[in-house]
Formats: sequence, structure tokens, C-alpha cells
Amino acid sequence: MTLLEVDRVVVRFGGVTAVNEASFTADGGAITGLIGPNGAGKTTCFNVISGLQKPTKGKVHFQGRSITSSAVHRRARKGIGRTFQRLEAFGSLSVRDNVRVAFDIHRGFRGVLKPGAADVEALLERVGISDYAGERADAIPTGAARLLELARCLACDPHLLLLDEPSSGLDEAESEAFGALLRELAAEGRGILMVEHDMDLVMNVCDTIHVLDFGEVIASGSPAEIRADARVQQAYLGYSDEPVREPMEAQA
Ligand SMILES: Nc1ncnc2c1ncn2[C@@H]1O[C@H](COP(=O)(O)OP(=O)(O)OP(=O)(O)O)[C@@H](O)[C@H]1O
Repeated sequence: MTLLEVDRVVVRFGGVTAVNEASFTADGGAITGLIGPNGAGKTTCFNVISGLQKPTKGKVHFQGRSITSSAVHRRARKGIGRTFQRLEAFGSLSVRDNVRVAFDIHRGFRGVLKPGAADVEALLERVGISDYAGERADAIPTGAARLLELARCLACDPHLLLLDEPSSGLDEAESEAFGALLRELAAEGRGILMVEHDMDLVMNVCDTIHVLDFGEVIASGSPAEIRADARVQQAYLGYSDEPVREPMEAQA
């Protein structure tokens, strides 16, 4: 089922066209990748979807309804959750308290008053950061902080997760566990739209990938289709006979 539809969105910043007639979708129960070179317009698209950036033109639909003019908090209440490239946790609070705050805010909206200590612990366990539960959020490794961002987002039980470079800072084993967690979340029916530069992760977990270049969607398809697309190879992936990882790391 189509959960999110971005329809011919244009974003201009003065003379810079950051997003140019971009159209793409993300389904519930699936992982969708949004990839492209630095400056291609990926974060600007996320800002348009979450409501932080008004599009110059175009529309955004969520669950079949236009949210183009909805405020950020209304989109969040409708079930759009987001993590940021820059980490946004409360640094002086513990990891546990960061997740607790997210739960409390979400429950406050819903009018649920039951204490949720067990839920907090279960969520910390689920994303794999229980060992850091008592530590200050600004004292944990970057990879764990990214997982904390995800936990805070999941505390709000989103239908659609927008994940902006969620795996940066994760080592190979953590990245693999993270991919498995994403698959689990999608299997629960959630939609995941992910901006990510780790091509191994993207190619392994995504059902569909959209490629942006200079603000335009230059290709959409399965990982195999994207790998084989000549325009994508030229704009982003490098040549097809080279391993995918090397050109990506060269760009980072
Ligand atoms: N607030 C802004 N004002 C002016 N130009 C902006 C603004 N935000 C983004 N841009 C420009 O819009 C273009 C797209 O930027 P954006 O951050 O969306 O790209 P991106 O694909 O997310 O890049 P990266 O992979 O480096 O995060 C870039 O040329 C950027 O410099």
C-alpha cells in the first residue's frame, strides 16, 4: 500500500533548485531507499515530507491525504517519525530518560497515563542499546547515539519512519543487526524511507530505491535495477565492474 507520495515537488532556495519536480513513493511494510550524491536534495526532500520546508511547488500525500500544508507536529501525530543526520538527543539526560521522554510525550498526546518503564526497557533492548541505558546521551559512541535516535522515534509508534543516514557510525556487525531490525520494523507494516550512503546496507535491505541527482529523480526500482542503471552508475555508483563500496567511500 502506498503510504507516502511525493508529487512533482520543487524546492528553490533563491537561485538554487535543490529539488526539481521530484516524484516518488514509499509503501507501508517496505523499506525504500533515497540515495544520490552529496547535495542531490535528499535532506531537502525529508524536510518537505516532515514539514520543515515548504515546497515551492508540488504536493505530499500521506495515507491518501494531502499533508502539503500540515504543520510539523500534525504530521508527527499522523504517524510520520524522523531521525536527523545531526544527532538531536538531550545530551545531559541518560539514554533511558531520552527514550522515556519520547514515550511520555507520545502518551501525553494520546491521553495514556500508564507508566511505561517496561516499554522503555523493551525498546532499549530492541534497538540494542540497553548497555548504555544509564549513560548520558552525549557520552555514548556515535553508533549508539544513532540507535538512540531510532528508539526515540519508535517510542512514538510511527507508521512511516524517515531515517537520515541512520547507519553512520555503526561498525559492520552493528550495521548488519541494524538491517535486520529495519526488516522487522517493515514486517510490522511500517514504511521506512531511508537516506543512506552505505550501499551494502541499501542494496541488502531496500525493496525499492529512488535515486536523486541535482534534485531530480533519475531512477526508481529494485536494488538490482538500480545497480544496472547506466545513469545511476555514472551519477553515483561508479562503474559497474567496480565493487560498489569503493566509489562510495571515495565520495564520503
Ligand atoms: N537552506 C538552504 N539554503 C540554501 N541552499 C540550500 C539550503 N538547504 C539546502 N541547500 C542546497 O540545496 C541542495 C540540496 O541540499 P541537500 O542538503 O538537500 O542535499 P543532500 O542530498 O541531502 O546532501 P548530503 O548527502 O550532502 O546530505 C544543495 O545544493 C544545498 O547546498
